[in-house]
Amino acid sequence: MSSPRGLFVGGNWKMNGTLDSSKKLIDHLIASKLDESTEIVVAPPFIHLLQVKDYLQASSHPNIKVSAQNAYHKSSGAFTGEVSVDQLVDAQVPWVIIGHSERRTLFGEADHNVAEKTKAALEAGLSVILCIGETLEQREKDETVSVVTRQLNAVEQEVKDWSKIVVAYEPVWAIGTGKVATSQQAQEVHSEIRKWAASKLGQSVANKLRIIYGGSVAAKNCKELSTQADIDGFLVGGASLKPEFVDIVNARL
Ligand SMILES: O=C(CO)COP(=O)(O)O
Repeated sequence: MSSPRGLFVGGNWKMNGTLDSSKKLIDHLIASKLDESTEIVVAPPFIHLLQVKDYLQASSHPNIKVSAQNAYHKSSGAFTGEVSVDQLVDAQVPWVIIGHSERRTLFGEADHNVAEKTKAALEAGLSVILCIGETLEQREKDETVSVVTRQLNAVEQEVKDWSKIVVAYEPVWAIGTGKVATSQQAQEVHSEIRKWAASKLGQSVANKLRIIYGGSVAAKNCKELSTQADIDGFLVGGASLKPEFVDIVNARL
């Protein structure tokens, strides 16, 4: 039984591409037949974000929105190299990814940073793709549920309204490794996340909360993952840079 919520598919382009290749990716996407019930969000690097947004707007493709891959929680000031949540709103970028494991591991973002960024993004009016997930070591020590619960609790302390949050469960060991979680492994954790949401935020919020999976999602594994009751879509890295992204958008067709 697949999830009753509509499919949400995000493409996290990470630090890849050129102005030209970004345009080509969008060209391919808008020329393809896409499941109209899938909500699609693409997250180009900051340097390409506005070009991609303008290009999508010119194509008047209503189902594809843009996202930033990160943002800073202060509105303005002496924060060299950062882009604020308010600047994203000003530039009409509707989504932001927060707490990606690469930000957590490579750039030292702790749970409290992720929480304050999520709070600021929502207060500014953005929608948030909130990333959580355990490392291989944590999974082997059977700590998966306690790690994701800790990550969610940190945000819940700051944020009470979760209606504009999509939770992306991305096990770190599955990111960029080709080692996808089995649909059963992913479903187990997604179901725990929904139980967490029911207990902290209430059953009706939990029923509506979109919980998407990320980590080596590809055309060949997305269909089975998308049949699971608590998997509402995907956050795609590598495959979002390839034509197969279209197959992932169409996973439920
Ligand atoms: O990190 C990811 C998406 O945010 C997943 O990356 P891959 O799909 O390349 O494993």
